[in-house]
Amino acid sequence: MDSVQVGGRAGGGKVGNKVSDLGAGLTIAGVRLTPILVADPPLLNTQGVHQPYTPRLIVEVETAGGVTGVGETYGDTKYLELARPFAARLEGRRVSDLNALFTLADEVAVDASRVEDAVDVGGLRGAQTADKLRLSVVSAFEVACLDALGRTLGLPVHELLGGKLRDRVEYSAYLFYKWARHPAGVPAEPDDWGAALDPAGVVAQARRFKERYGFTSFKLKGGVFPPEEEVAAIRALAEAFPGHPLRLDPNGAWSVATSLEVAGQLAGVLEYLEDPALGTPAMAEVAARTGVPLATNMCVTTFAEIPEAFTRDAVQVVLCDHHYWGGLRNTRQLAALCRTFGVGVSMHSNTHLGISLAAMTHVAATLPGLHHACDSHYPWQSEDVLTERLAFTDGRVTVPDGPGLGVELDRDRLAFLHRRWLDDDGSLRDRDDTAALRAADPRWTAPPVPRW
Ligand SMILES: O=C([O-])C(=O)C[C@H](O)[C@@H](O)C(=O)[O-]
Ligand SMILES: [Mg+2]
Repeated sequence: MDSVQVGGRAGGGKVGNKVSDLGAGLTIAGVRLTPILVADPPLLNTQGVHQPYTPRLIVEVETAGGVTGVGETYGDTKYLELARPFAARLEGRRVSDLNALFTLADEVAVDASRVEDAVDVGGLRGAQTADKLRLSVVSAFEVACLDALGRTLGLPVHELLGGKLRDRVEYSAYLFYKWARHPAGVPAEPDDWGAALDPAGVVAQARRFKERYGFTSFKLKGGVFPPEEEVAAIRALAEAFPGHPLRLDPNGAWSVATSLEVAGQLAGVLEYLEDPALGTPAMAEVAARTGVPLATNMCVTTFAEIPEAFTRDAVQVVLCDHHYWGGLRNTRQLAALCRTFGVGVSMHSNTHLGISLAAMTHVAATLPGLHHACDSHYPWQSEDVLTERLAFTDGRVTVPDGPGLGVELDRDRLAFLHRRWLDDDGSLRDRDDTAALRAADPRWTAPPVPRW
């Protein structure tokens, strides 16, 4: 496998070497970065449709003690560009030296062209900044270091974070408008979910989620069809699943007036409305005129964005995401700030594999006051890099109690998915949902904001 390797030993070391000095054994002897492409179904959002394959980066950190820890994050080129020089700085440091990860990340230059365009096309996460890019890279290394530390000490990651408060973490079904298959002529893996393009299709998809995984709360990714159609889909869900928490998330596609109109129609039906309008000022305006709680993973995505949003009461629930926020320990700090301001916490997700689901589950297990089911795309991912997939039972994932993250990397799968990345001509290595939709509609461009 010709993935990037920094230092001498990653992938080649023997697990379980005896090291008398525990501290010396924690020293990072090598880092391996493996970009991969994983199958993704044709899920629609306001910008377009998911590509048939999406990039992820798998990070392995190997200690002098011969223990390997794993982490996962976005795999687009702009993240790889930062991950490589960052990895080079890690050799010789300890996996327990977690605070220094942020100082080291600040030393890595971000190319101005990566942040000029202001909006992140793939992650639907608001404005793009150098800090957000760096933190998204740091998060995978922090998780890998915690995994290695936990494996060395024989402790699960949740114990390194102070201990779990629950044995199972609840997730919500992440419903998407969806085509049955990717556009004709585009190589892709088939999926068995079928199409969901109207209220009946959305309800059928929700039923399958419930049957397969036991989810009892549902989030619909909106911003795809005119708001009245999405309101109808939510009403159909409410009728089919009485008493089940429901959320709608158009990723900022609506004006303040449209947001208020929808909030009025769905008051008493929604658990929360997620990012109906783009940016803190617009969210604050909506929040001031509706009793429906507003959630976000777009206007509060860094610590710097908190003061304005919280003092203006623009959001009532923040969707934390350890990838955005720089790892599991920062996620706990975010949750503490939310508690201080009486703001609820939930968890955001976009396409991720089992390493990240394990990390999400460990940190979620440690958060006091987690009263909303977390988001997870995992059920949409038929491919993984683990020897054993994590399972949802009654919509919940059991918190792993094995050392570290409690999951094992499947090296053959990793090599297979990396080969796909190597064989790609570059067109899929950077997620671009707008470009993916153009394969079906050559006239498609990213819609204006607000779209409705
Ligand atoms: O706002 C959200 O929940 C997301 O951005 C989640 C994902 O990015 C989702 O919208 C997607 O992948 O299309
Ligand atoms: Mg969202």
